[in-house]
Amino acid sequence: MLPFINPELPCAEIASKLAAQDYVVIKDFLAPAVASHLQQLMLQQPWDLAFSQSRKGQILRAADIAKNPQREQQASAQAWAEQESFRFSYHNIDLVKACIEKRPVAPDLIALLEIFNTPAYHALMAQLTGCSDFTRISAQATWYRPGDFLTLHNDFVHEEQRFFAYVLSLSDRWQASYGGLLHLFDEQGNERAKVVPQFNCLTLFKTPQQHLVSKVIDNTAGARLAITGWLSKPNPVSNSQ
Ligand SMILES: O=C(O)CCC(=O)C(=O)O
Ligand SMILES: [Fe+2]
Repeated sequence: MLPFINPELPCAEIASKLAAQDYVVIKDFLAPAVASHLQQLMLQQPWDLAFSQSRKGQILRAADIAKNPQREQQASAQAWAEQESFRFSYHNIDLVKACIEKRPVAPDLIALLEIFNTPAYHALMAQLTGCSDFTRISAQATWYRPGDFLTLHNDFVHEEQRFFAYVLSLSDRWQASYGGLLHLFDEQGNERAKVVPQFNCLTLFKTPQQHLVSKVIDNTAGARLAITGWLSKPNPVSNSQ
């Protein structure tokens, strides 16, 4: 049915863990060959830099980074140095935009977005989350390189209702001391989990929920790669002025 997914996922156990703790970490999510293939593709793509400036999201496109590599370092360092509480800097490929705008991204990465939006994959996610209210699953590829980070936020946006977030890690040989950990917090602000990136692990968590990605240190062996997105439903456009 879904040949790219590990056929032996303990779905009932995953669903009950997620219901009980609002997050779950699923090991060996994809068929191993698929995970390795995606990782290799990701390592070969040109990457944009997504960063914040006065709370606003900005994108430095890969082509502009190639022309002026210093700008990348500057943008990332400035985002970190700002006074704002919500700040971020990470490398990404927005697969939704890449698909709509026909950007030259590896076709198998775009195919992933399509696969995530098949009825069979939606049914698997509904089984794991106990939620069938979502109508689409978004996807972006991310690479947190040295200096990259994402401060505390809860994934709430006005445009859509996000029921669950997912992070499919494709990081190899990652160690906790490198940073790049996903920290999840409960309603009282207590840390409920610290997820160390692990190859082919899918973290699913309920949203809104406070979380952050700690800053990646300078010398890492391996790349903090992931495919991330949300199980969501667009909100009706408001007509109010
Ligand atoms: O990559 C992660 O671990 C989480 C990313 C995240 O929270 C986000 O993109 O909103
Ligand atoms: Fe998030």
